[in-house]
Amino acid sequence: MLKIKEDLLESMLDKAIHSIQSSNIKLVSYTKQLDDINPLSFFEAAKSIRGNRSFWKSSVDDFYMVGVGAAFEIETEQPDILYIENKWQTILEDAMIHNPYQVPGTGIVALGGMAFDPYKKSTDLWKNYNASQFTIPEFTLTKHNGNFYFTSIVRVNKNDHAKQLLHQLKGKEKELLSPLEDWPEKVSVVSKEEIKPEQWKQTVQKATEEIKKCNAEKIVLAREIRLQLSNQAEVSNVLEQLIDTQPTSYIFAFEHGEDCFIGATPERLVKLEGRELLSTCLAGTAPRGMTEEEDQKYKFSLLQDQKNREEHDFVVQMIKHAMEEYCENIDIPNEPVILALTNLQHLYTPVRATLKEGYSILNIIDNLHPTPALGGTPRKESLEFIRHYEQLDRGWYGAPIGWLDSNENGEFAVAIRSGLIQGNRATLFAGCGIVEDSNPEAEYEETNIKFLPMLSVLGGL
Ligand SMILES: C=C(O[C@@H]1C=C(C(=O)O)C=C[C@H]1O)C(=O)O
Ligand SMILES: [Mg+2]
Repeated sequence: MLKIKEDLLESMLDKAIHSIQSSNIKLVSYTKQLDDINPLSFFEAAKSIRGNRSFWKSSVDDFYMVGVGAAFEIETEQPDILYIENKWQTILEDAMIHNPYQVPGTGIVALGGMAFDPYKKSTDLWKNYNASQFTIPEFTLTKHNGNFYFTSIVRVNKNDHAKQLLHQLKGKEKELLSPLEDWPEKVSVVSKEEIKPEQWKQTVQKATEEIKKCNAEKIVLAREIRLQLSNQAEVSNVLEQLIDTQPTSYIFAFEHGEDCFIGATPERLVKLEGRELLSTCLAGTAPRGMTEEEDQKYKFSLLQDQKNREEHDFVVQMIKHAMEEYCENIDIPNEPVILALTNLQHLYTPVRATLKEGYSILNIIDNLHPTPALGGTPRKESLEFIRHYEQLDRGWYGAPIGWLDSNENGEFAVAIRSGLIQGNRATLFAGCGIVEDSNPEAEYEETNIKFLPMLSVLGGL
């Protein structure tokens, strides 16, 4: 059976090499089913192809994707998600795809993200992350409903030889699927530096004053802490702990060069399977209680709290309005419920809709981002305030991250509860929605509980 598959792949490669035009990008994609394999082991085995690994675990489904290497990078310094869309469609038009399974996350896939605000001058911190950057991996492992799929993607060139390409693919596949000899150690935090916390609180106060003057309704303000670690953080180990400690969040990692943007976010932006679309309104926060009684007290207080309900409702109204342009059959409950996470709990309103024909998941992202959960409202005024007063290079923090595939499936989340790991250093990010009644000290405490998911897995508690 294996020989037949190799012959098919070799003939696809040969046909692609002989049909390639001078300028176009010719990808050949071949998906096959595998026996059970731990996605983290696959990710760790790919360490030798360091600098281009992506990891994605769904928040609710038993769904994983691991991308290794880069058959092609779609990237732009321009704040233009639709550039990505056009490039993606062009690549798919010329691609040769063998994928008898048609399972989400198989065939040709792209994983990546974008800057929260490409109009804000970026610093050296995010030098390895472009305004928009999506990687089409050389190899993808996909776990979906208990089944495992392995996809090889090759960008062929005119002077390639099919037999040689096949030999190289088989060698890398063998390396990726080989059992691991050891597992990386955990790190610990040697020092923790909060960046200008008092200035952040003053900015919160200024935002409430702007809101009271009706210059905005909500402004999300974020801040950072910088960690010195005991040694170089091993991404596989951090991911393993995030999966263990944040079971109801998306777990993600995007390596670029020596840096890795990693996190555990509860905030779905959009999931598309066929034309069925899910989104999430998430805003309004309370701690978890130390006892069941205290937890229930926090929960009911959050559901009744006017400030948090206002913070949440700005998100619901904006997403509802955004959906009306691109979707039909829109279903959004009138009241939020509680989404309980490991370290905190949120007000949560799910969104269901059907995406109208002619629109893609990137069209939705272009329309939704930034939602008032990460920017504020009105969008223009809140972004201008953030641009001017927030002392932070958000980079990819707070922006859409995720994946899309050649069958119009895809899923994106908002990259919060996250950090940028750079060797033995890490920068963590946390923010919160500022509304008229916000209290700087209370919002500061709210950001402290949002740092916990990443702090705990880096040995900082
Ligand atoms: C901005 C963040 O979280 C966002 C802000 C929230 C709030 O202020 O209540 C809640 C969830 C998120 O939409 C963050 O975690 O960094
Ligand atoms: Mg809040």
